[in-house]
Amino acid sequence: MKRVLISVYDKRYVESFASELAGLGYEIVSTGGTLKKLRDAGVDATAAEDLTGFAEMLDGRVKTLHPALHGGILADRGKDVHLRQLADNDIKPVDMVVVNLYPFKQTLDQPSATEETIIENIDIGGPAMLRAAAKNMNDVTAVVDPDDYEDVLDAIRNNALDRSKRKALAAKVFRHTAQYDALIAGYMTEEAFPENYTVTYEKVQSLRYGENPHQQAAFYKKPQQTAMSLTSASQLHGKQLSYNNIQDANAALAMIAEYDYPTVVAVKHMNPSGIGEAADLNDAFAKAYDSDPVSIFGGIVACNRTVDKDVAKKMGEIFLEIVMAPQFTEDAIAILTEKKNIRLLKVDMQQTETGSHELTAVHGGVLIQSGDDGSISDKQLDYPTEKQPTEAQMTDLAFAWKAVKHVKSNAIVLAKEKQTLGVGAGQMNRVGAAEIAVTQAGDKAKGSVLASDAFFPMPDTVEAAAKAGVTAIIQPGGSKRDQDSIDMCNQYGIAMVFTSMRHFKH
Ligand SMILES: NC(=O)c1ncn([C@@H]2O[C@H](COP(=O)(O)O)[C@@H](O)[C@H]2O)c1NC=O
Repeated sequence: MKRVLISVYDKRYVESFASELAGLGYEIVSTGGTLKKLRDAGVDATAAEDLTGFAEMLDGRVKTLHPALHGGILADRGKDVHLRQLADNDIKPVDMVVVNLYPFKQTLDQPSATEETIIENIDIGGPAMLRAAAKNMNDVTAVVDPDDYEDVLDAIRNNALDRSKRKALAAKVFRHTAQYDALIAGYMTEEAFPENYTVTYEKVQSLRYGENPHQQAAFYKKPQQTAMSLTSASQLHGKQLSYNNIQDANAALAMIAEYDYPTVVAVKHMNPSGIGEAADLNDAFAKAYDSDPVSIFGGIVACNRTVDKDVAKKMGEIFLEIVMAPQFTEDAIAILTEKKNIRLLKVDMQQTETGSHELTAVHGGVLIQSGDDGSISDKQLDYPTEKQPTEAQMTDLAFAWKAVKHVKSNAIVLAKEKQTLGVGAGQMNRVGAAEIAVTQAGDKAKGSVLASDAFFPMPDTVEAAAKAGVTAIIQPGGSKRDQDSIDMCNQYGIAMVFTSMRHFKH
């Protein structure tokens, strides 16, 4: 008779699984709570402690850690000496281990959980049994996921519980215990960048392809995610998000998080094509649209207020890939869902993520940095020019500064009255980015302000801006040749503000 050891925290379906196994000729061995559940359901099972000769001790910290069980799991059936040692010690082989673990992650997620409770929810005996069974996958089946019970039963019934099936189940065990340990390590680790950087993600969905159709891709989430994110957004309408959609939508969320007043951000290829802030969302959308009526076509739009009928009507006039908002009114949904190809995402924007790490794959490794959470305070600002910015200019400079932070470097943004007018993104020289922004703004550049993500190595950007009619500039400062730019500002009567903070985004 085969033997299965069942010890589960998540007791979903365990009675029916055990009962089916018993019917298929398995002798069941089980622990405390699991055993009770099985016996209450009328499933015959042997207590693990009857085999070990030890009652559970230390509040359950030790219940299955015993050679009578681990010997049965780990013995290599191909080795006579192992089988002899089992026989000498009156130990019966265990053929299947069904274990799932104390809920460490769920405990961490509880805001009220004490350190003591969290530590008690680190399972020791469970991973030991699972890892033992998975290591011995030549002969032993390891089942960690209740969703696999049916599949395992089918395999037994069809004589298909073979090595490849056991190997797949074993790999699942090691992925599971690795994630379990990664979460524990994350909880205990104080350093930002320890000697081993252990990350773990859970699959949200497979994607049809990556950035290009010949690339494979999938979307994963952090096991613990409470802040604003696409992984917790609800899709109200439209096709599955693509890889590029997710990248762009993620960039749009980062941008919209900068703004407190009603704002609309339109994104193309992870850069803002237009950002508008106004007293209501309707006007904010009009501004974002007018910023660049060409590029918004097929773009991704994020709003930080409820999308109502009026805004939806305007949005419905053009083709948008995605609209994101904290809420949509019923009539807005009715209008927008008339469009088959639009995707509507409801995103909780209450809490934004801080203190996160950004990971960028490089050949043979990964670069890790803290996210660009930096924002400027009035105290760190410096006003080096003869002309000082007016209050209205300061408002627009602050608006443009938030925008330029999210533009690919070298980045220049022109703005006026809380509307971007020109965005120069991803240029290999700064004056080139400025020329693009100025050209895009056209006549509207007159009286606008300019934001630059990094300092001016030369005064040429100031000169280009001045000739276009820019009246105020915000930039980090810190170049050896700052004075040249200051002189150029003074020559044209431009007010310049130094932030002492750079926002490179490569
Ligand atoms: N310490 C041990 O020897 C031990 N053996 C099994 N467990 C865990 O105890 C749980 C099941 O306990 P029960 O059957 O009493 O509800 C499972 O999550 C299992 O992983 C153990 N607990 C924790 O470390």
